[in-house]
Amino acid sequence: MSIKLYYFDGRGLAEPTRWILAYAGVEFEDIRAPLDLPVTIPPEIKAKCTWGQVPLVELEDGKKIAQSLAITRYFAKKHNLVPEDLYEAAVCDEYVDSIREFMQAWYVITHEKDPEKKQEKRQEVLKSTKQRFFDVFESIVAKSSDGKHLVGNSLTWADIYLTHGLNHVGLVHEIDLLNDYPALKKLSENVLQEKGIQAWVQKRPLTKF
Ligand SMILES: N[C@@H](CCC(=O)N[C@@H](CS)C(=O)NCC(=O)O)C(=O)O
Repeated sequence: MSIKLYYFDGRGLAEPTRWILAYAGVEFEDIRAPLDLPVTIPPEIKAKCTWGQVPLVELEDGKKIAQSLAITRYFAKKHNLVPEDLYEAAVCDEYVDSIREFMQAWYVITHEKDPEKKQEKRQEVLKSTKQRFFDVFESIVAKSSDGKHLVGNSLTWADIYLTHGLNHVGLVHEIDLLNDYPALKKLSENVLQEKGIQAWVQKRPLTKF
């Protein structure tokens, strides 16, 4: 049995896992429920979900993992994208948490219907996420030993998560976040040069979220 990844037909909380599996060249079944509003998990998938939500993974031996971070970290460890050094591993976790925070800040404006309010909120979120997150990440990468990784000088899941986060916010909100950030641009280009990730990004279904 191959690995089964259950999620909705979107990038959302499953995409970093898809990138890592693609990076590692692991075949998986990318099982997507329709993303119609209100979002509803089909009963046959819901019945498998330990906590009633997706993403959910079924491994080759039938064992399950739920909770997006647990799933992504499991595959990151399995494919050597988590540093062995405990401190460096914790710093990767810290960065991934921060990436999820900035993604959440952008997600909040997705459902604003009023165009004027949306534009106002967009400017607020842009300003606050630049100050709190992008400026900080830029400085971390710029000061790194090789200028293209967040932690140490080899690829970690934090680099992959950050590239996905910038790419996702850029696509959903039609904004080029990398214009002002040369170090983040270099880091992203480095991640997107990974053969498996490059192939995944080219072949993945085009979805709204
Ligand atoms: N803490 C969970 C949150 C999962 C979550 O919010 N899943 C949403 C989709 S993004 C879901 O399953 N929604 C449908 C439902 O709750 O019935 C994780 O990180 O995996």
